Amino acid sequence: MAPPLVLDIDGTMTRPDDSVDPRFFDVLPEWDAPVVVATGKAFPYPVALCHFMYVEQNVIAENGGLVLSGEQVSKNADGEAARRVAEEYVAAGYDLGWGPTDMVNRWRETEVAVARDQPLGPLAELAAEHGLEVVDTGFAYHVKSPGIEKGVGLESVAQLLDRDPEEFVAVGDSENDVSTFGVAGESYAVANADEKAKRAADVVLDESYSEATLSVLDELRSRA
Ligand SMILES: O=C(O)COP(=O)(O)O
Ligand SMILES: [Mg+2]
Repeated sequence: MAPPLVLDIDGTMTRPDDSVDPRFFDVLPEWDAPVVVATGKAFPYPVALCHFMYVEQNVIAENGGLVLSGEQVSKNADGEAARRVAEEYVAAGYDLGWGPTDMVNRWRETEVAVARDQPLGPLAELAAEHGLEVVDTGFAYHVKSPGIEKGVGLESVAQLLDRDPEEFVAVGDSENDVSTFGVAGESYAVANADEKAKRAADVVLDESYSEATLSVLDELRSRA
């Protein structure tokens, strides 16, 4: 039996140009165990990804702010404080950095994301004033509650799937995957991962991006 998987999206299922590697559309529907997609992206993105891959919708979105498994959705933060941080950041003359049609935050319920070309210092200061933290995924700054993490989300998805979190094999690329690596039984950081993810992973891969993740899946399959 293949082990259940928990896969990050950006930097892990994607190629260097940010596109999802189409090979997952063949590999994951055939996977012989649950697949959980765990991302910092807003809820509709991973739900749509599962939908179009035609795999069961086991989703951790917004870094654990929203969790979906089977018919059950849990919302683990209200996003109020994060939205206040965003308002104060903008009132201080800064910008969230996504242009007039902000699709990054449009459906975001429990946190706020800011583009990485915007100043981090004042954002981190405002977040701290509201008891929040800023996580840098390499794709965006996420203003979130410290207790909300992908790893906590994995514990609840595992429970709903009647699995032990330790059974999961995790692949990720950034500091928002550190908590997942702490909960899963086996963890891999792709070569393009940041230092925090590399330190937290059981194995740091030589390959990068989706190429690395697909190699892990090949190896797991040959083990099964
Ligand atoms: O939304 C982001 O900033 C990163 O998304 P990821 O967690 O799928 O890598
Ligand atoms: Mg990532």
